[in-house]
Amino acid sequence: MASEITQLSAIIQSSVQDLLALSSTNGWSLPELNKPFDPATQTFRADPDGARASAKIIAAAMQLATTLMSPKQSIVNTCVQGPLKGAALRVCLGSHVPEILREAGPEGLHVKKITERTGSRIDSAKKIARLLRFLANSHLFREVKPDVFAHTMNSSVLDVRKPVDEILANPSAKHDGTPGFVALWEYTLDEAAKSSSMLLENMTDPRTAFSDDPILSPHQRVFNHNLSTYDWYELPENDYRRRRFSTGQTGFVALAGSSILREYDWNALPKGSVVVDVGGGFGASAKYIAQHAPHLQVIVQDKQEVVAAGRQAWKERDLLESKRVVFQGHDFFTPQPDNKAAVFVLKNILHNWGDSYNVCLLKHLRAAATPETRILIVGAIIQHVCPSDGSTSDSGPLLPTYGVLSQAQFMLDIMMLVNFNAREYTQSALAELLLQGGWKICAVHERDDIFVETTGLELVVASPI
Ligand SMILES: C[S@@+](CC[C@H](N)C(=O)[O-])C[C@H]1O[C@@H](n2cnc3c(N)ncnc32)[C@H](O)[C@@H]1O
Repeated sequence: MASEITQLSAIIQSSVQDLLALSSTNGWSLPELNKPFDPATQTFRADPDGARASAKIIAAAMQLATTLMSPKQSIVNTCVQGPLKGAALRVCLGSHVPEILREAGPEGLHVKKITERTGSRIDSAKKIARLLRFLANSHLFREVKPDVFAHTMNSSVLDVRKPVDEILANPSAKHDGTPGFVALWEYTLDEAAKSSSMLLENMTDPRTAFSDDPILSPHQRVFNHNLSTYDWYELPENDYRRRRFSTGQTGFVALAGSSILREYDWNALPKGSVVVDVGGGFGASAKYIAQHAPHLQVIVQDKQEVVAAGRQAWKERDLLESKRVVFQGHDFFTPQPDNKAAVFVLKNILHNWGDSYNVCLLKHLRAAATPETRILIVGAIIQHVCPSDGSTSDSGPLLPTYGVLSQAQFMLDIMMLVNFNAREYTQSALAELLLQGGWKICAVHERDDIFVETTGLELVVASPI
């Protein structure tokens, strides 16, 4: 039996050859770390074979490096340095270094000039140099000459792509109208990082340890308030954070997409059947369903203020006029209106609430259901980091989750814990929750390909018990 190091190195070698052969056949150009991000170098990710080969290289190379590092190096690299590195990046984002370096071009900029351009928010070029050097050692920015920094492929993606002067003139609007990824990362480095620093205290204080009350999460402890996180955003002093969170959510919804809804057989529903998108936000799923199944009526339920804004922003006015799409104000912790729903959609809802809240919501849906009603739960399903049936893995020496490739789901789960006292569910935990609410799982549609880079949503269908 070959050693683990030999097996990992064989996976890397054969997958590199596969990737190079595919790129030469298909004419792909591959990424270069020291150049700004170029979407043309990412074509291989959209091809299932290219994505699979690169995923195997990444998982095996990370595992090989982890095997060969000393345990101390590995612990520092994977975890211990995280808060400090996150803090370094947060300063760079908060002082617009990615945008300043884009305007400076490939030659880069001396830290003194970077500091001048930050609008004097950062008082010391020497401090900025130390932060950038820390990040450059992980290929996030590069030091082209002593104290002169430029972008790498990865750091260039941190740029919101607005002129620096525009950002400095109206910093609160920095993320407005952007795709939302930078907003999401900055939110994580700020609110989630600060909240996570108090997780141990929250989990050991008897006042909070056994509660799933959303106003007893680490977020309230750290930011010293007793409001739900959503209500806290409405305070005038949180204007920037509210706008950033809202843009970040748009980015998350775009990343997670509605396409998994195609797995459900909408055409099997009789004409005129009603689909209720519970907590449907601005109607992204409703739009998908209305366009793919014109014989159905879709009701988007959310809080009054959200549906009012969603109705106003909705572009396909004919769908509203014909009532094929209806916005309905409704609090999902109260009894359901009599909509005679054939299907309830719960997309990215259960992960915002603790179990007792979700059971309450599910019971209200159960009370309004007929025996034929189904719930579609769309969200991340957390994998166990071992083969699902407890047998040996068919991924060889690699983790069945492919390690770093599936990291986002675990991060999201802990983010829900620290910010909302909530969770992402494993399939068995979800089955248990549904049972308490009067439902059982009748089908699970996993996302097509774990190698394709998305946050990864699954579709679970539940029927009444
Ligand atoms: C994470 S978003 C998901 C939105 C949408 N389902 C999607 O996937 O794009 C959660 C939604 O739940 C809504 N929400 C929160 N509390 C609610 C309540 N008590 N009743 C109805 N909707 C609520 C929020 O306004 C928000 O639109």
